[in-house]
Amino acid sequence: MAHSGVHKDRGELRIHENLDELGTDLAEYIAELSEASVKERGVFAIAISGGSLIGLMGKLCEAPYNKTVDWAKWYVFWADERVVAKTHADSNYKLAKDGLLSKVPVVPSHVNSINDSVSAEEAADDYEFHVRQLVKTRTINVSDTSDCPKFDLILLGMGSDGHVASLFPNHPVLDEKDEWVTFITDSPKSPPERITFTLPVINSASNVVVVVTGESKAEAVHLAIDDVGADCLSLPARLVQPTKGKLAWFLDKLAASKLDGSQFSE
Ligand SMILES: O=C1O[C@H](COP(=O)(O)O)[C@@H](O)[C@H](O)[C@H]1O
Repeated sequence: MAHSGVHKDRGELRIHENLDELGTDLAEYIAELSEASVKERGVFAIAISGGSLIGLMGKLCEAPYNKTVDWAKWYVFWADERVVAKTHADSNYKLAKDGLLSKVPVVPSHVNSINDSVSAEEAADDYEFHVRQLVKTRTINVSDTSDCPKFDLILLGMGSDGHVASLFPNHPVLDEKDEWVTFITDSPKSPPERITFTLPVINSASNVVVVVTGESKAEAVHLAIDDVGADCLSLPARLVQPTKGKLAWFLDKLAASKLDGSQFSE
């Protein structure tokens, strides 16, 4: 790893020389969280995103993780989904299935995808209802400070505009406090209709990992992590601030290139 440290209030920073090194570290990190969660709770409730993240998780499909991870204990969810058919190239489910889930022995009934045959509003309601059932049985843990689900791990990517999941800058859903899962029909990034976890759910997780690579995202990484004043306090990635859980940033050198190094300790 090129650099690792803890920012004074933005969590752990893990900066990597290249994508290969990042992928290796990310696979090891997820495998360790899975092992700890299975040991403690008997299951691992993980929510994933779409985009470049899935490719960067690829080493989980290889030795040793394809054999050593207790895949049968994984319950997989989506932090966000696009309202398209599951067979569509834009589907986050399809991306994860093709790139990850079809290559490891996850139990098909533990894959909790979002309904693709109803409206965005209905799909968000359905998904929240489904998550609530799994919180009742404690397949998903519950926060001890709110009634929110406490996922063992939520994995997020970040766009160059600072969006995470389908929470976009200046969008009213950033203020959503009551719903766990909501929908938008006006995404600035195509496709326009999307389902997303809300910030209270993301911030209730035991672990949140944000994975960001590439120079085009360096400015957003700077705004999401460094002390840059009040202007960027509403940047979605900056609003990711787990209440009690752990936040970790997996960056490559290019994405980290505009960070102010003075704010974190080794
Ligand atoms: O639209 C989305 O974008 C973000 C970021 O994607 P990336 O390809 O720039 O890494 C992704 O995390 C989110 O799940 C997806 O719906």
